[in-house]
Amino acid sequence: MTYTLILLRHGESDWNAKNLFTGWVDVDLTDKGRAEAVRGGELLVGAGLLPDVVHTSLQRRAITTAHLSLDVADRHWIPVKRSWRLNERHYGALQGKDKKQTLEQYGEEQFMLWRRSFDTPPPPIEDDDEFSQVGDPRYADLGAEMPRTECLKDVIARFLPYWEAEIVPDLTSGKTVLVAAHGNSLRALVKHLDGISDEDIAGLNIPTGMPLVYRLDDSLAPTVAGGEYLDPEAAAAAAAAVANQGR
Ligand SMILES: O=C(O)[C@@H](CO)OP(=O)(O)O
Repeated sequence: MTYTLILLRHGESDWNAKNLFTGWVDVDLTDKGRAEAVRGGELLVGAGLLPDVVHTSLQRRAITTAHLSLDVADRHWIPVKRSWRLNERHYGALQGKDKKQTLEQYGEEQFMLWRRSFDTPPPPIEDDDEFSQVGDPRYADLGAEMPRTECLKDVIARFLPYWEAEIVPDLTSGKTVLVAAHGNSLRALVKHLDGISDEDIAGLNIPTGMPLVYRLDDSLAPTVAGGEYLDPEAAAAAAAAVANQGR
C-alpha cells in the first residue's frame, strides 16, 4: 500500500514579483501566479492525480492557488482544512523588506543565515510594525503561540503536530492529499519526509506552482527520495530562480 501526497507551493505572489520578504503578510497572487496555479491543476489532471482532501494555510496566496488548481481539476468541491500551522515562516522584522537591499546592507553570510539557516531567526517584528499580524482576527486564538519571527526549526515544531493530527490520518485512510502551502512550510515538510539534515536543507528550494508528488510507504517514508515533480525541468529552473533571489 502506498499513500499519495501532493505538495503545491502557491503561485507567484505580488511580493515574490517585487522581491520582498513576505512571511505572514497576506499578499495576493500575480496574474502569473494565477496562471501557475491553473497549470498546476492541469498537471494534476494529466497525471490522473485527483485530490480527495486539501490542507492549506490561512494565507490568501495558498488558499487561492489551491482553489484555482482544484477548479481546473473539477475537484473544487473536496473538503478543505486550514491551519496557521501551514503558514509561511514568519519572517520577523524582515517582512516587507527588499531582499536585494537586505543582501547589500547585511552581506551574503547574514542574509543567507536569515533566509536558509536551520535555527537562526531574523530579529522579531515589533507589534506596532505595519507588517505585524498582531490584531489580525484569523490569529485571535493563538495567544502566546503567535510568532514574532521564526527559523525553519520553529516552523517544523509548529507544523509537525498538524501533520500528525490532521494530514497523516487523511493519508492512511487512503485519501489522495493535497497540501497547498508555502516555500518554507513545505521545506519543513520535505525535511521531515526525506530526513534531510539541518545543514543540507539550506540548499533545498521549492518552486512556485509546481506539484510535487510523494508516494509514501506504510511507515510514511518516500518511495522515491525527494518526491517527483510533475514537470521536472520547469521545476528545476524555477527552484534555481528562488535560490537566486536577492542577487
Ligand atoms: O519571503 C518569503 O516569505 C519567502 C517565500 O517567498 O522567501 P524566501 O524564499 O526568501 O524564504
